[in-house]
Amino acid sequence: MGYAVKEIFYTLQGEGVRSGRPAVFCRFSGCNLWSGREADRARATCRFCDTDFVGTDGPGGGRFAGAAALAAAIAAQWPRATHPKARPYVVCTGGEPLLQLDAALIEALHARGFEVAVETNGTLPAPPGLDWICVSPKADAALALRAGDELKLVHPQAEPEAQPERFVDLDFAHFLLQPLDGPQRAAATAACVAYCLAHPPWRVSLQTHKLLDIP
Ligand SMILES: C[S@@+](CC[C@H](N)C(=O)[O-])C[C@H]1O[C@@H](n2cnc3c(N)ncnc32)[C@H](O)[C@@H]1O
Ligand SMILES: Nc1nc2[nH]cc(C(=O)O)c2c(=O)[nH]1
Ligand code: SF4
Ligand SMILES: [Mg+2]
Repeated sequence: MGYAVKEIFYTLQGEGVRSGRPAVFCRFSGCNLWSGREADRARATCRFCDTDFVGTDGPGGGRFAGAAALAAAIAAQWPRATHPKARPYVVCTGGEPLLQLDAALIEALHARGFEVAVETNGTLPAPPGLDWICVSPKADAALALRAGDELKLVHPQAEPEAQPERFVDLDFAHFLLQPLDGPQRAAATAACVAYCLAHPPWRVSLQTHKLLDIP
């Protein structure tokens, strides 16, 4: 099957418990919770997205005919000479990566030595073989993925279905609140700090790539 990819870039994971780790990011085109057009934002399920995932015109983006071709493009971004302790790492994101990411691509990436992570809104089932699953629930969207490695909730969200209490009993190893970026970011950050201090399974996830001014 083919893949539509907005961009592929090498940077540091900015978010979550693995923040700071070098990773190739593969940003798939398209999302099931927003069209990506500003005109549709106000009536989308997910209305605060900070990302352009429309089309295939970003750096390293394009249409890839199959898993081998996309895995080769991802591997080409990993630095050549690294230490054996530095396992190649790819973060599949989007848009919503689980609209496209499949077992064939995960196998092709594993064959090239990659550890494979996903950043997903959790509304779609995941293919087998993923090494790290980060679920970031949105508004009242129903969750298909109720287990994984980290649950990273953008906070605060207006909907009662998107409060931290709804998720803390799910089967994740880590629970994080990430301040909602936008005009109210300072207030959102204060709300995340206060909530985590009062509810210790939760910890704060900052979008450190924005602080570092890297992609
Ligand atoms: C652009 S999304 C792509 C992956 C997937 N569709 C998802 O929502 O998890 C990547 C990450 O950015 C987070 N995010 C998006 N917009 C944000 C914002 N305005 N403030 C903070 N985090 C945001 C998402 O919650 C998600 O964890
Ligand atoms: N550096 C960096 N880290 C990230 N972690 C999750 C991201 C995403 O957009 O999925 C992201 C991103 O866009 N950049
Ligand atoms: S689900 Fe993810 S990619 Fe889709 S609009 Fe929301 S934050 Fe953006
Ligand atoms: Mg991002």
